[in-house]
Amino acid sequence: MHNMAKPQGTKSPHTLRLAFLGGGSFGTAMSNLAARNGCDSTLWVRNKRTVKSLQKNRVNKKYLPGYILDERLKYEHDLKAAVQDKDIIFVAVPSSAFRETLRKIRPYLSGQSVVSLTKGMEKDTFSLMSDIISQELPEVNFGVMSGPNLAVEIMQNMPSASVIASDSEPLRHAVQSALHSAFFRVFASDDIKGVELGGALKNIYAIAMGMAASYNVGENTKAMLLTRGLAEMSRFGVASGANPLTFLGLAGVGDLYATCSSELSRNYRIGNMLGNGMSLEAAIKKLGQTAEGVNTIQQVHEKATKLGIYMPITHALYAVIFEDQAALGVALNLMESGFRSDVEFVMPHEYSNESLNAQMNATSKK
Ligand SMILES: NC(=O)C1=CN([C@@H]2O[C@H](COP(=O)(O)OP(=O)(O)OC[C@H]3O[C@@H](n4cnc5c(N)ncnc54)[C@H](OP(=O)(O)O)[C@@H]3O)[C@@H](O)[C@H]2O)C=CC1
Ligand SMILES: O=C(CO)COP(=O)(O)O
Repeated sequence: MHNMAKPQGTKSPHTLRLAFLGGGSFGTAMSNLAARNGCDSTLWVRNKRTVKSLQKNRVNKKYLPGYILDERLKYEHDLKAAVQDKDIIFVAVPSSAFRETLRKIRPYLSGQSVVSLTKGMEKDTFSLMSDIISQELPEVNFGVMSGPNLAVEIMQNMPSASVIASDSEPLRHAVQSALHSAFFRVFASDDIKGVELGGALKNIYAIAMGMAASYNVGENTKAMLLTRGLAEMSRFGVASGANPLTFLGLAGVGDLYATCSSELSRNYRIGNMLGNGMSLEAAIKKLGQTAEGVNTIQQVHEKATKLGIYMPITHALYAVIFEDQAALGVALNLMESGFRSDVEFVMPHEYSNESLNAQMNATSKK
């Protein structure tokens, strides 16, 4: 393995050699985007029969039925063949499979860069995907990509945008060259933690919003949930070393908005099914696809409790989903909780509580 200053080779963007690991909806959509852009794009799928079916039909029948894939996209079942001699390896497997996938590709690395497309946290360790890359592939040049990117809309050529975050300017540029098109803009960032946390944390609030929708809440309530969710995200981000301003970008409020407003989001759908009375097990089974938010709620609830980070919506969701508390009672408690500042980076909430308490005491003494 080499510590690369820039992605392997000095070829023009259109001959970049890319591997996409994970045959779900996102790996498929992104590898298709790259193939359509003229890159040498290979999708690695663990199931041999799926590879045969993709080669024959050019359709991912399980995860993206009805969408014909670009004829230049290649499919591979052999991991070594998929990743060797590539410039960039994009990893789009669920967070639960991320570490094992990196371990499997490690013997075949000889200078490739790695970009995570995964939006989650590892169970029990609270590792983000960038942490796992640093631990498992310490010498590899890496980045993370995240943004409002519902896979189905990308397949439908709906104009979309995303963010590549990396410390390596050449890698950021290579990813922009590979994926940027008239339908898909790729913006750059060097706040890896912020971009990654944006993609992971918004899944919590997508579940909350799906649940709220099952109670037919109004637009005021949705707006409150979304913006107070954003406040939690940036608070947690700052405690984790991210730049809070990143949450104002595509990977923060952008992705939060997309996933909180669309039934295309699997996390939103899980929340909606739970709100309609289905058990968590039944909802996950019915979905049949990845919903990272279920694990993320547990991870963030635990971490925020341990570190004393104020995350009332996350704790409330945890209580409803994992402690069987009644959703309406929990929501009422949330509404009745104490005075807070709106944007605590503008007015720290300790100050707002203090001054409000002083005002109230003064009023009650009159
Ligand atoms: N879909 C979307 O719109 C977006 C998804 N993402 C993120 O991308 C990641 C992947 O999600 P998505 O593609 O949607 O997931 P899907 O549920 O659509 O598919 C999951 C894929 O991962 C494969 N897989 C599961 N476990 C393993 C493993 N141990 N080794 C190898 N492959 C495995 C599955 O294979 P099999 O079918 O054989 O089980 C399947 O191909 C998630 O973190 C998600 O948050 C990010 C942006 C958008
Ligand atoms: O991250 C996504 C869109 O940006 C996809 O969200 P879901 O995983 O909830 O489908």
